[in-house]
Amino acid sequence: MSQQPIYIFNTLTRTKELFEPQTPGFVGMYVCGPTVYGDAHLGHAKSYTTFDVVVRYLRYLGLKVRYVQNITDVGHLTDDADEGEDKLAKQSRLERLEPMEVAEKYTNRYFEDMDRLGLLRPDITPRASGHIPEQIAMIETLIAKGHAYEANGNVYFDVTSDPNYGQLSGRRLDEAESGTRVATAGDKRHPADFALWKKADDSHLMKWPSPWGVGYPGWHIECSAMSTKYLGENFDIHGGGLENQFPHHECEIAQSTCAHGTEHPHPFVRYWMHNNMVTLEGQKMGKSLGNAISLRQFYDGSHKLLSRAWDPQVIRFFLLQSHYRSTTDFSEGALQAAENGFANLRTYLIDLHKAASQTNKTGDALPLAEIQSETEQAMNDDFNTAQAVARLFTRIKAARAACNSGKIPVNLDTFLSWTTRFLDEVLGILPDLSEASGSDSETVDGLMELILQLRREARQSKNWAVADQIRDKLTALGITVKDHPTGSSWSR
Ligand SMILES: Nc1ncnc2c1ncn2[C@@H]1O[C@H](COP(=O)(O)OP(=O)(O)OP(=O)(O)O)[C@@H](O)[C@H]1O
Ligand SMILES: [Zn+2]
Repeated sequence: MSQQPIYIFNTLTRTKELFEPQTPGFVGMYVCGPTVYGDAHLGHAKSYTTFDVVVRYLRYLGLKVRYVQNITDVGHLTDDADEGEDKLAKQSRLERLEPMEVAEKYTNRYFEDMDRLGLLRPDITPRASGHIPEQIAMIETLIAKGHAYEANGNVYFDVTSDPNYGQLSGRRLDEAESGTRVATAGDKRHPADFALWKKADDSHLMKWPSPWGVGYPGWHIECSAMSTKYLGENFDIHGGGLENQFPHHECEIAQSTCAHGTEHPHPFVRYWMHNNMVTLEGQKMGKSLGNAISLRQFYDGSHKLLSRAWDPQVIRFFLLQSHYRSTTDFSEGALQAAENGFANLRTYLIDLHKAASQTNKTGDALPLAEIQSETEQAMNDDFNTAQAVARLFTRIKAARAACNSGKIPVNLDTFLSWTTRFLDEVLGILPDLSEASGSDSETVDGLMELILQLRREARQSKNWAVADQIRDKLTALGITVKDHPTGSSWSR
């Protein structure tokens, strides 16, 4: 286990900073979850795989991590400037479902897709719609402290009341003022003011009573309210995609610091981490941009840009081969290269396992401490998975070359046990090493079908002795045969 310092690139300061958890030994981490109105795509996979590896690595180092990732099921509008329709409401119209049905459907599908990608489930998955009272309470605090105002049933955050507004994105208010993109909409006092609560008209499906009338929360307030509820007013790491830096995270900081006060040593979040984008021909991949390839389409090869299905583990391997702060431009060629690399990794590991079962291990010892340290160093340097994977790969390849030349390292067993643990526990890319397990089980299934068929025929011709003999022999082999009115089944 590494005793070395970890450095995290903090978007807030644009530098790599020494990671010091607020409470030694414990880490609170919040990551913006998906807006559940469609299937997760490769861009989401990059974002959530990035933070999955962060959690896994910190746990590997012995830290206790509480990982909170929300589900946005209300309030995310099709337009960032507080205009447009709610993304979920729009989808519910298209699919003729209740908005909550849409949310449930895509939440379930999201987890299924991420499970296949080997992502650990968050410790808490709060839904925005399940935390309306917390959001209302926070808005009330902001109004009481003079940071928000009500106008015609809407509540807006007053950006001019926060001298630090713009600290994350580097945007200045005078720029927003002169910008033409966001005209001051109706009730807003300043074009950069953003909605905390929106008034709902009669046709609106998701709405709640509030001190300002019936309405629904703005998108940003959910993350401030839910992160505070589960991680406290100050916590260690907040993650999300780069495009969330503005407006979403800028607004989160404004809401949380203004509601809770800025006098804390580390207001709100200590380290802001942002993953870069998955692009397709240089363009951000996005549901709303219409160029998304969903994970499901990768898994079954059904998208027109794909020539075939792709193994989820290969996708994960592909994503981890670039640093999370680099863009990942998707092409099938790049995925093919990752598949080849992953297949090589598997072959090397299978060979190493075979070599490990031999008794004549007389080759030079592998420098395990050095190998561990260089791999951990890569991870300590802002979670550089690309380098960690490359270093491990080189070491595994070299160990295999030593074995092939008849010099099986004396410490091959400990080397294998650590590398497989790291690949599995931290990177989540340990290939399936059961060499012929797939075909073996297919053969057993085929043989059992044949045996049960022969037994059926024996029973049909009332040859009970043979039928019983077959069953008893199978029982002796640990296979139980059960007879039903419609046939027989087996288990072991
Ligand atoms: N192409 C991408 N590459 C990397 N991360 C992405 C990409 N697209 C979205 N993300 C990240 O995934 C997370 C969830 O995104 P969310 O579901 O809110 O996206 P969305 O805006 O609804 O959909 P989209 O961006 O696909 O139109 C966010 O942190 C977001 O930054
Ligand atoms: Zn968020």
